[in-house]
Parts: sequence; C-alpha cells; structure tokens
Amino acid sequence: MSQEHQDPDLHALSDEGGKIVAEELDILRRIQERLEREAQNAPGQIEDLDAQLIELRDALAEAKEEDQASLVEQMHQVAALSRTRGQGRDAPVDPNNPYFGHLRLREAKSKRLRDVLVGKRTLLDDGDGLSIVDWRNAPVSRLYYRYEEDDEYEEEFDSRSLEGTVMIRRSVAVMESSLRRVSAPQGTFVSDRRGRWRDAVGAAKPMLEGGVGTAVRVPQGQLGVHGDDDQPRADKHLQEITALIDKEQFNLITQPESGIVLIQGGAGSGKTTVALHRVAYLAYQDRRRFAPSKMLIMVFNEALVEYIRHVLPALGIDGVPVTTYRKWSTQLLRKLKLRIPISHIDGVPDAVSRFKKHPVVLRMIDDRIGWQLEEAEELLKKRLGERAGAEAAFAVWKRNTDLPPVVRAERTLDQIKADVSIPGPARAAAETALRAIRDDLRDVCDDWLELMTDSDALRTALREYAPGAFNDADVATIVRWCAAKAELDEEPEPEERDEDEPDEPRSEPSIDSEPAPPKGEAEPEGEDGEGDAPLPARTRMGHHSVGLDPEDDAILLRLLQRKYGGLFLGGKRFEYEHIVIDEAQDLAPLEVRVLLDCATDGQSVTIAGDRAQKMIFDNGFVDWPQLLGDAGLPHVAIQPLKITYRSTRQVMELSRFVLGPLHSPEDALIAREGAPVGYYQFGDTGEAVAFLAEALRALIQREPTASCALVTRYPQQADVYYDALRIAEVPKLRRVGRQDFSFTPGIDVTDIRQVKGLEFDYVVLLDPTSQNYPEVIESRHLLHIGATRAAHQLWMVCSGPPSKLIPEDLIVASLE
Ligand SMILES: Nc1ncnc2c1ncn2[C@@H]1O[C@H](COP(=O)(O)OP(=O)(O)OP(=O)(O)O)[C@@H](O)[C@H]1O
Repeated sequence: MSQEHQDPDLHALSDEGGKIVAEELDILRRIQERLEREAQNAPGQIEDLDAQLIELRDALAEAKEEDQASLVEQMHQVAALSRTRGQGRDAPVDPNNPYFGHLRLREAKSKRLRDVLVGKRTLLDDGDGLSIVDWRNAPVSRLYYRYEEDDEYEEEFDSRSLEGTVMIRRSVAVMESSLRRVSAPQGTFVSDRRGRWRDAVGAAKPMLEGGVGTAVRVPQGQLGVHGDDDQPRADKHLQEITALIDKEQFNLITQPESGIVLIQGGAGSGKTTVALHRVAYLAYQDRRRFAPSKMLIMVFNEALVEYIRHVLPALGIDGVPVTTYRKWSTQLLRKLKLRIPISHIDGVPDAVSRFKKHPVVLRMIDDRIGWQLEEAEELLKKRLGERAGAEAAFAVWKRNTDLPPVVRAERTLDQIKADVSIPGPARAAAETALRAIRDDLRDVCDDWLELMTDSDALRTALREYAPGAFNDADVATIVRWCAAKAELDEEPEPEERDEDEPDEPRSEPSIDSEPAPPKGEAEPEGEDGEGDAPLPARTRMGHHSVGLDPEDDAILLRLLQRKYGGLFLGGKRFEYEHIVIDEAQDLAPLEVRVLLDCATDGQSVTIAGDRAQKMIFDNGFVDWPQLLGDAGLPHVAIQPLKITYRSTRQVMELSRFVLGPLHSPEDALIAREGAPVGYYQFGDTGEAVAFLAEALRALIQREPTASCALVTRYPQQADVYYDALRIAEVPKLRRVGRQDFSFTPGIDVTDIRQVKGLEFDYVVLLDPTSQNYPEVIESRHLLHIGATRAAHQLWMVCSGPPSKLIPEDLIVASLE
C-alpha cells in the first residue's frame, strides 16, 4: 500500500527527526502526484524535448546573469533526456522507486532554493522547484556525490560556474511507493510497513573521520543480531547502493573514458560496485560508443558471473557480456579457427602451469618474433641476391617495419607485386620469398609448440629473464609435457560449437579440482618445485597431455595479437570499447596483456583487485607495479579505496590478523562496528554440528531472509557437515559445490574456494584447524577471503587444534 493512503506515525522520532521525515514525505507525495497527473493527462505522450531545448536557449539569451547557470543546468537535463530517447532508455520515472537522493541547493547569485532529487531517470522541473536527475548525468549528480550538507559548492557547467550551498543532502529509500528510510547527517530514520517511524540502530556509515555507530551487542552463542522490524538496521535494507556511492568511489566511476583506471581496495571496499557503476556511467555518457555489446566484464568465477548478470539491469546496462577468462578465451579461440582443436585438459604439472603464466613467456614471444623477422630478412636478401632491383624490393620491406609481422609480409608482397618499376626477376624472387615468410609467420601453432619444447631456447630465456625461478627438472617437465601436444596438429578440428553452449566440463579454472584434505601432514605449498616427478595425475587417470592446458589460451592469443596486430574475426578487429577486469590479482600478466590489447584505441579499461585476496598462487602476480610493468603499463596510477563497507570492524580486525605479514600496517581500518567475532571450540565434529544446528535453526526462525555461508576448507568436509546438518533438520540448507549459488535467503554449505567475491549476512568458518590452515601464505589468503565474506557477523566453529593464524586471545576467551 502506498504511504499516501496512511497516516505516518512520527511520534517515536525526535522533533528534528520528525521534521526531516515530514519534509521527505511531502516531497515524495508531490512527485507521486505529478507522476500520476502526467500519466493520466497525457498517456503515451512524448515530451517535445527539442522545443524545450529551444525555449531554454532563448531564455538563456535573455536571462539575468544569476539565472544563467541554472538554465544551463536545465538544458543539460533536457539534452540528456533527449539523448536517451529512442534507445529504450526513455522509460518514465518509476513511481514505486522514483529517486534515492535529495539535495536542497541555495544558489549563490539568485539565492533561490531548489530541490534536486537523484534517481535512475530524469524528471524535469515543471515550475514547482522539484526535479529528478539521473545519477549518471554527472554535472548535476556530482553535487550529490561530492558535497556534504552545508558545503559550499562550485562546479563548472558548460564553462559557466554554478555556485551555492548544499542546504540538505539526504539519501532516501522508497520501496513500493512508500518512503521507508531517510539518512541525513542528523540521523537515520526508518519506517515499518505500517508507517511507524523510528531511529535506526547501528545506522552510522563508516567514515574516513572514523565516526562509527554504537556497537551491536550480541549474547554469546547467538547468531544473528537484527533483521526484524522492531530493530531495523539501516544497512540491512540498502538495495540502492547507487545512493550511497562515496566521493572517492564517484571520482573513480567518473574518470575520463580513455585510459586505465586501476582500483586497489581491501575486501568489501566496493571495487566491483565501482567497476559496474563505471560501466553504467560510460554507457550513459556515450551510448553509441559504449553500447552493452561493445563492453566486457571479466570476473573470477561463475558465481560472480551469475551475480553480476542479475545486477546489470538495475544499472541500465543489461546485455554487457559477463564472463570468466577461461570461458572467454576458449570461445574466442574456437571462433578464431586455429588448426589445432581447442579443447582443454587439466592436471597440468605445477611447473608447466607456473611457467605458462610467468611473464617470461611475454618476453619469449617478443624475442621469438624478433628472430623470425631477422630470419625473414635474411631469406629475402638471399633470394633477391645481387640482381637488378634487389635494393628497391628490399627497401619496400624496410619501409613497412612498423607493421605487425604478418601484415608486413602481406603488405610488402602486395606492394612489390604492384610496383612495375622493380624489374621482373627481382619482383618474382621477392614474391617467392615473401610468400614463404608470410606462411611461416602466420603459423602461431608452430610458434606455440616451439616456445615450450625447444629446451635450449627455453633455458636461455629462463636464465636471462627469470633466473632461479625454474630448475632443470622443471624445464625437463615443461618440455616433456608440452612435446606431447605435437599430436594436436594431427587431430581433426572438432565441430564448431554454439557460443552459448556450456563450456567443456574440464575447461573451467580448477575451482573444483581441489585435492582431498590432507591426511596427516600439512598440504605442501603449491609453489614448491615439481622436481623430477613422473607425469601427473591426469596421465595416471588415463588422460595424457594432448589437449590444451588452460594456460595455453593466453599464449596463443598473445601470439596472434603480436603477429597480426590484433585479433581478427571475419576480417574485423575483435575489440571492446571498455573492459572491466575484476580480481585482476588472480590473472597472469600475460592474460591481462591479452585483454588490454583487446581494448580499442585509448584503452578504456577498469582493473579492480586486491593483493590480499589472491587465490591463484602460481600466476606470477606479486604486486600491482610489477603486474603493470609486465603487462606493458608501467605508468598507471593505483587508485585506493579505503573504506570497508561489507564487513564490520571486528571482522576486518580478525581478517587482518590472519593476513599477518601480508597486511600493510599503514592501511587504516575504517569500518562500522558490529558483533564480536565468535570462536567456538569442540572436541569433535558431532558436537560442533549439534551446536551449529541449534544456532542455525534459531537464526532462520528469527531472520528468515538472512543469507548464511558455512565454509569448510575442502569440499569433502562440506559434504560431511551438510549431511549432518540435514539430519539435524536445519531448514533452508543447500550444498553448493560448483559455484551454483542461488543468491536467495538460506544456508549455503560450501568450501572456501567457492565463495570468492561473494557476500553473506553471516559466515561460519568450519574447522579452522592447523591442518586445514597451516601457517603458509596460501592459508592466510584463503582464510582472509573466507572471513571477509561476512557482512554482519563471523563465527569460527572448530573441532580440532586451531590454526596458528587465529588470534590466541579469541581462542582463550572461548575456553573461559
Ligand atoms: N558507498 C557504499 N556505501 C554502502 N555500501 C557500499 C558502498 N560501496 C559498496 N558497498 C557495498 O559493500 C559491499 C562490498 O562491495 P563490493 O562487492 O563492490 O566490494 P569489493 O571491493 O569488490 O569486495 P571483494 O573484493 O571482497 O569481493 C557490497 O554489499 C556493496 O553493495
């Protein structure tokens, strides 16, 4: 039911709170009345925006100086509205949820007061001083995102300065036509469905100044702190993150369209949020260039693909492809129709995988192309000999130095063919040589194979570019494993598959090919040398190394890019106007480089990541400067996001402790207060299950809309907990094993590799024992990732000797 049909009850609010809410209710009523009037009076009528623009322009010509800036701003709004017309984006303002921000501005010159509402659509001022601006319409929305209440503002609008004071700045939540929340500097006020208003608990937003709300006290042993209407938490219902984007985030979102924006931020600081809003912002600024199909969002796993696909429509950018690197590269290679079948195997030996992701491969590709060009030149010279015209023919080749090698050979061939000033015999000799050169340069499959099987060249490159990174045994393993791939050349090309067809089961990153839990000793570190081990598990399981390794994709794509000057499909360059690379720390520099070279001129790219959340440990990533250098971008500035929005201070403190030396102590912790992290020690799994079952049943009863993740180290352990909790009749229980999260309320039982990038109200880390999380770098990263998935509360339930990565005082407190 809409708020206008019921009398709001403001009695529980202070005078100031009551005044603020009454004011917002009045504004919403006026907007809704206007929308209703417009819908009734002129159904289907499209405003004549051109006429309005002309009217405004005329008015501007005669306007007094103090009125000019606001007229220019109105023209901006009309122009923005007119730009979006006919592009499926001219949907009217949604009366159920018309806006999410409110600014009251007092213009410096005219002293006039105006109420500007910020939403997802535009509604022009019809004379009553109320308008809605689209948040992506930067000139106006900048005021909302950049200024606080009482700030003086000065912004340029079409080279005119707009100055004044922000009298009011509030964020509001309108749900199903009713005002449900108002956040102002004076407080946050929330209403229940019946229109009863009250102050929110735990409403304070984490701020750089360190201002935080009151700690939420939770009785020990009780999971869940909020969620019912009697104790509404302001942050529980925040669906409109767009309303809450902070100044730093907004500055990143609205960075110039060209160039690379690299965002480094801790867990839950809004990196993905910023990247997605940037895509929406760019699409709004230039709909034609940044059409959804011309952009790409690259994420870490299938769960994130699913999640992001769900949020794109709300941002107005439905249709932007969202994918994982592996899926993208596989589909692309299939379309590029190389002469080897593009199908993958896994079980690649560590040394091979590590080598193929190592930046040394980028150098080796460049060197190889350099030699090939030198050889090509020798061949051309030799064939031309001393005959008349040889010099002229050779000069054509030299003139084309800047072209990519294959294009250079083709262009030179065409030019020489057409150049009748070169005597016939020289032309013929050059043509024969250039055809051979071109055919040789074109064959990237040979390059790829030779790069990894020429052990002398391999040793020399490793000695020069990566001394100490690989030992002799590694080289032997690499050569042996890769040599078997020569058979690929002889296999017939498989039938072409449909773009939407699911990928082959084994071609995904090895997210679910986690080894079994260790039986006795701690798991060895992945980085340890492979030694002279026999060929790996796959061989024993009946597979062999014929088939591409997942890491080969980027190598083949890079070879094509270097040799052809880009990737070409059907004669057209395959490229994107904007690329988002999320969780970039888990890509190899080579993979990043391939993606960057798929961006159109100007390289409009957003890279987001967090060095503390590394999950792939053999990809050659050390830190951003090194990744950028390896990927050919040494001068990109790293833009930090410093406020933690997802997790509480308590969760973040634990997560930082877990990181140990991997955490930079100079990074201040800015996060809201929350419930203490709970650590519960049990003698065995049965006891832990009994405790958990009770807590979870109570949670689901109290907070039916809560999302909770129970996270083990290994998938097999998740099976055990799931089976036991099911027997204990815990409701809404799901076993998630292959990234198939439903993003609906309930309890997901899963392993730690599945939850990367995701968010849950509650997280319970199951069995953080020393065996599951030994004191090694990988455990630190994994435990950090698991803990920081929690938005409200984190528990650890442990039925074995606790990991050394868990703070001693937490364990001691639990025993008291
Ligand atoms: N300015 C903001 N105000 C309130 N909430 C925010 C803000 N920015 C982001 N959030 C919320 O914080 C949470 C974390 O955001 P997001 O997933 O973008 O972070 P991230 O940095 O990508 O996290 P991670 O690296 O851990 O995956 C989300 O719930 C998001 O909606």
